[in-house]
Parts: sequence; C-alpha cells; structure tokens
Amino acid sequence: MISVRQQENLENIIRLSNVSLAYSADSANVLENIDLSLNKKEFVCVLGPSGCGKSTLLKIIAGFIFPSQGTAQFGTKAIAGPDWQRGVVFQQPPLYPWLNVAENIRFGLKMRHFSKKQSEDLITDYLEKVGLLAFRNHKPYELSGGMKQRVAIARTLINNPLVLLMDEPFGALDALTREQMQAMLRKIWLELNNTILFITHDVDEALSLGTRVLVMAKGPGRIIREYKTSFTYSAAQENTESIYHCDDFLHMRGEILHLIRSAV
Ligand SMILES: Nc1ncnc2c1ncn2[C@@H]1O[C@H](COP(=O)(O)OP(=O)(O)OP(=O)(O)O)[C@@H](O)[C@H]1O
Repeated sequence: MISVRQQENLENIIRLSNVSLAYSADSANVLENIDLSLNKKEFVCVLGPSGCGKSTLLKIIAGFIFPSQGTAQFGTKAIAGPDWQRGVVFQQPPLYPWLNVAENIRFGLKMRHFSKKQSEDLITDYLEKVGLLAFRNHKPYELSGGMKQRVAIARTLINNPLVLLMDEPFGALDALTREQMQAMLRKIWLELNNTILFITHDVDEALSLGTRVLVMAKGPGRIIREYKTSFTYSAAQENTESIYHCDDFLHMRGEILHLIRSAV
C-alpha cells in the first residue's frame, strides 16, 4: 500500500544532466553521461563497486568539484560551490578536538548569526535528536566513533539543509552501532523531511534506508539501474529484522548483488 508520504509531491531539488567528469584534461572520464534528479524528501542510496565514482558524484552535488561536461543544478541554479543548504557528512567526522560536543555543533550556526538563546535551544533540540543530551560538555576524544558521527550529523542538520549528502557515514562503525545509527537517521529523516543522498557499500543498509536505490558500474562510472523501495517505512514501524527476511527484500538484494558483481 502506498502511504500518504510516498504520494507527496516529487519536486526536483537536484538535477544532473548528461554529466561527465575527468579529474584532468588528459585522464579518462570517471563519470560519464549521468542523468540524475533528486526529489524533495527522497532518501536516495547509491551502491556500486569501489572506484565507480560514487564519491565523485556526491562531490559534484556538494559543489566541491564541477562537471567536465553537462550541468549540475540545485533548484533552478547551477551548482557553483559548497552551500550550507547542501550539508555533507563524511565517514570520518571532522570535529574540532578542542571544542566540546555543544561547541562543535554550535560552530555551523555561528555563521548564520543566531542569537545566543536561539542557538542554545537549537543545540539542545539537535543533541536530543541524536541522543547526546548527556554528552554536551564532552570533548571528541571522550566519545566513541558512533557518538562522534552523531555530533557530525547534528552539526550538519542544525542548519536545516534542504539536502543532506552522506558519504559512507556509517562505514567505520561496528554492526550494532551501525544499526542504531541507521534507526536514528531513519527517524530524523521521517521527522525533518530533508532530501538525503547516501553512499554505501552495504546493500542491506541501502535497501533498509532508501526510498530509491541507484546502482552504479565502473569504467566509466555510470548509473545502470535504479530501484524504488519502501522497506524503510516498515523498518521505522517494526524493525529491520522483519524486512531482512521478507521475499521482496531478499529478491531485490540478490538482484543488486548480482548487478554489482557483474559491474566490476
Ligand atoms: N582527486 C582525484 N584526482 C584524481 N583521481 C581521483 C580523485 N578522486 C578520485 N579519483 C579517481 O576517480 C575514481 C572514482 O573515485 P571515487 O572515490 O569517486 O569512487 P568511489 O566509488 O566513491 O570509490 P570507493 O567506493 O572506493 O570509495 C577512482 O578511480 C579514483 O582513483
């Protein structure tokens, strides 16, 4: 059954048209002929073999690098550089070691001239969302890997970006922490409605989080298949165990693994 949320408008927020990218004039294209639209409130996961250009794709959308050919747009404008409305979360969270948790989260907000009271309220709100209220005065060295990533996510989310770009954010975490982080992100996404582009190597992670899963191949990097999914809604209501064993999930998982293996 299609939920009300799934029927909501699908307005494009990011649009890549015929994008190719070579890192230098005399090197081969890393990405070729990429056509991709991200719609408002979508949770798009990207899978593909190592080196197929997943991070390169994310860096173009973030505005860190520019297409050699084709166009990349945010709304109606060409992406001309980084923008806080397109927040980025990396695998290794770049926290400031001399600042505590609250100060690290406050850092992004300083740029937008919030009053002290507004900042404190927002920080408390986002600390709660990522489950770190009790750790606001801790320094990064006192936190686990998962907790550091929670700080990084809160620091990016506090700016309420329209698009959240996540490059293997849970790749360095153990299985249990990873599952907890996935549940947290799913809950935050359902509550905040940001558009998310999420890169991962883990098919289960992609299928249990995304509303759309893109599969890439390499040589040159290109999108070879996309799947519309809705397992994330069941995972939010029940638990991921229940979806991991359902026939639709197993079928899609098997097909994607086969695609990725043959795409290497
Ligand atoms: N700054 C750069 N300069 C030159 N080549 C680069 C640069 N960054 C990436 N590449 C090359 O571009 C290709 C795609 O890299 P990219 O990191 O986008 O792939 P990926 O799919 O994210 O890989 P992984 O899954 O291993 O992280 C690789 O061959 C890589 O060596």
